[in-house]
Amino acid sequence: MTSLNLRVHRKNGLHVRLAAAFITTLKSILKDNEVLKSTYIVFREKKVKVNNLLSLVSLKIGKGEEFQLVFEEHVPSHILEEISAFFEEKDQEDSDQAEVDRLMMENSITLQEAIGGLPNGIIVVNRENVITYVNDSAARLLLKEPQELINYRADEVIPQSRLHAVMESGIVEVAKKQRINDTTILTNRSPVIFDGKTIGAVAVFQDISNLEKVSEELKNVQELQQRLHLVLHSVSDLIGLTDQEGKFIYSNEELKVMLRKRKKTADIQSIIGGDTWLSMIENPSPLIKVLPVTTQTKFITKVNPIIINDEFCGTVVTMAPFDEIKVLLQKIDLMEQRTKYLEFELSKHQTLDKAFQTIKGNSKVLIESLSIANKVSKTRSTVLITGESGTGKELVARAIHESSDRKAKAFIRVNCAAIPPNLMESELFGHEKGAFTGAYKIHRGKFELANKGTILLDEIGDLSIDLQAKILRVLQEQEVVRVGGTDTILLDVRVIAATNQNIKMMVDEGKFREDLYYRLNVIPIHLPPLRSRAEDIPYLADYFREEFNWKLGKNINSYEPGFIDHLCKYRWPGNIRELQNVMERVINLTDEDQLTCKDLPHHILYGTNEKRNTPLSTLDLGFSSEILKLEEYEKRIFEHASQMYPSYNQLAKALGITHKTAAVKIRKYGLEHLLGKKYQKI
Ligand SMILES: Nc1ncnc2c1ncn2[C@@H]1O[C@H](COP(=O)(O)OP(=O)(O)OP(=O)(O)O)[C@@H](O)[C@H]1O
Repeated sequence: MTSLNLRVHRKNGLHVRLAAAFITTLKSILKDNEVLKSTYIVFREKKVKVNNLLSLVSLKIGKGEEFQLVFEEHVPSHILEEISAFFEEKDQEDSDQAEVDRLMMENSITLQEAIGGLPNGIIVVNRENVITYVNDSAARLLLKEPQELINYRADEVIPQSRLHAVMESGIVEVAKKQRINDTTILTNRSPVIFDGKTIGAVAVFQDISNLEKVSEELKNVQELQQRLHLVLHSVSDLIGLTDQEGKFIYSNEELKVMLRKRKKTADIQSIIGGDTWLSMIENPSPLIKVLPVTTQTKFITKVNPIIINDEFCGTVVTMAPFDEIKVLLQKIDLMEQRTKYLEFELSKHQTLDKAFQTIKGNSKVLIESLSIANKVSKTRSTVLITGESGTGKELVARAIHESSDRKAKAFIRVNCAAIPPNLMESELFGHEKGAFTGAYKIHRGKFELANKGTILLDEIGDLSIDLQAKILRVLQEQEVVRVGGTDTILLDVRVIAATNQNIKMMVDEGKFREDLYYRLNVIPIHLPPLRSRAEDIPYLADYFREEFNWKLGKNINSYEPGFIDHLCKYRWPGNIRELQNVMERVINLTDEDQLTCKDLPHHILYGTNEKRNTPLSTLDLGFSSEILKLEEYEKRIFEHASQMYPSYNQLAKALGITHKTAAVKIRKYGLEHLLGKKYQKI
């Protein structure tokens, strides 16, 4: 690198003509164009290439000021001397020449300053497509310093530069849009023609990002307006805007229709009343009122004052038909109730074991019983489950077994009312081969089968006193001897007894052994009748609706208003079993997707009195033909009656016989399968 300190002695400093002469002189002294290209002038920390006339002039080097000429390569001393000599020359111009130079300089500087300060970017290239001039705006847009652009080829430093193409074609390009460094610019390009020849090209560009933003915002506002318009026209609410006098200056279609109906002045005062309007102006605060806006309809009317710069400018009015809101509120109310219910159900399931989730209902009484059952399932204590027929005693017994550590072993249910007394002992305890006539092989009793598991002694109140004593012994000894055998079989059985009878009363009446009662009643669990927990009815109905939808391939998803009310008012003597049967029947009967009241049995629709007065469906005893044996008539009566009642208890009550006799007769005639079959039709 070589450098040379120089000083200008001319009156107008390094003016245009001197700069041009200097470049020409340098070219002839250096002879090598490449050396010229890498030669700079450094003045007041600015560095420009020496072969760019405009750049040199723009340095504004004044008379007597020193600058540095820097060569990137080594330059011999005789050349340096020649260059120094160029500037040694004193001012020999005449005063006219000096004035011309001054004017040229002034002109050139003015032009440069004017172009340099323009907000539009300007780039000039010579015929080699090398940038000879770039103003500050152009450099800013290209995110570069001017010296990073000047003397470089435009197509190398400017993305998408088309100045070379413009020079080639000679065609002016106007308002071409392009994106440079995240700004949108519009560019005009034109060739510079001198003496009929293209000597360069100029590009003028303008940043239109702000303009674009504004037009984008305008578009958004227009879209928003359209959407708002759509919303206001598609809502069923009545929406309007009033001025400060209360006159509607905007109303959506719905409001227009209503205002036409009123046939009064279209202002808000006439709707909310003059006094209310005045007090709103005086003390602007929102107003909500249910108002008889037309003769037929009341509307929930909301009037919100519009305050701009502390000044009351008008109101926003919305109105919604009161009846519709009322229906909605009722629905919300129902939903709230349902949510509460589901929350409760959830909390129940969070506290109860999974096995108890098959037992539906969330009434406090039921949950209390289930909580006891859940706790007791973890022990081996004997449980006595009491409750009317159909309240879920067997279901609970199974849940106790399922949530106990015996769940992998057998759960054996014995219906003490259904097994003939003479077979009961061998059924429970088993028998050895040859123990009695017909005992051809060893038979394992229910206790043995339930070993390590659970035995449910259902309808325990139907056990004979004799068997009660034997069961007591098994419970106490924890062992069993088969009928006709001598060996004792050790047992590990969890005993659950269930009954719909009042065992305590039976004890008092001497029909049930007191010691067995106390042995069984270690943990009593009472299942409340459905009528005492009517809040469970809607949920159980829903549960069975879904169950039978699935089983019967239906898709019933709602109830006619009043349907659930009828269910809730009914007394449900057959409890959940009866509700289950009723739901099965109505789901079977309906072909629609809604359960209707007309499908409900007569006695549920019209109450229990109706039920009593309704004759049982016709019973043909066949008196018109030959007379039959008394037993045949009895069988027909039981055949008929057993279908009408879901439990022995109710059947017995209806026929005026004991529970036991009813059970015996049903067994005798083999009618167990008919029990409660047409129960709903009573
Ligand atoms: N809480 C409940 N949730 C769902 N289903 C239930 C509920 N309670 C009872 N059920 C159903 O009702 C029917 C009768 O129940 P279960 O046999 O357990 O009653 P029970 O009290 O043992 O009757 P019974 O004394 O006549 O033998 C069954 O189909 C059972 O699944």
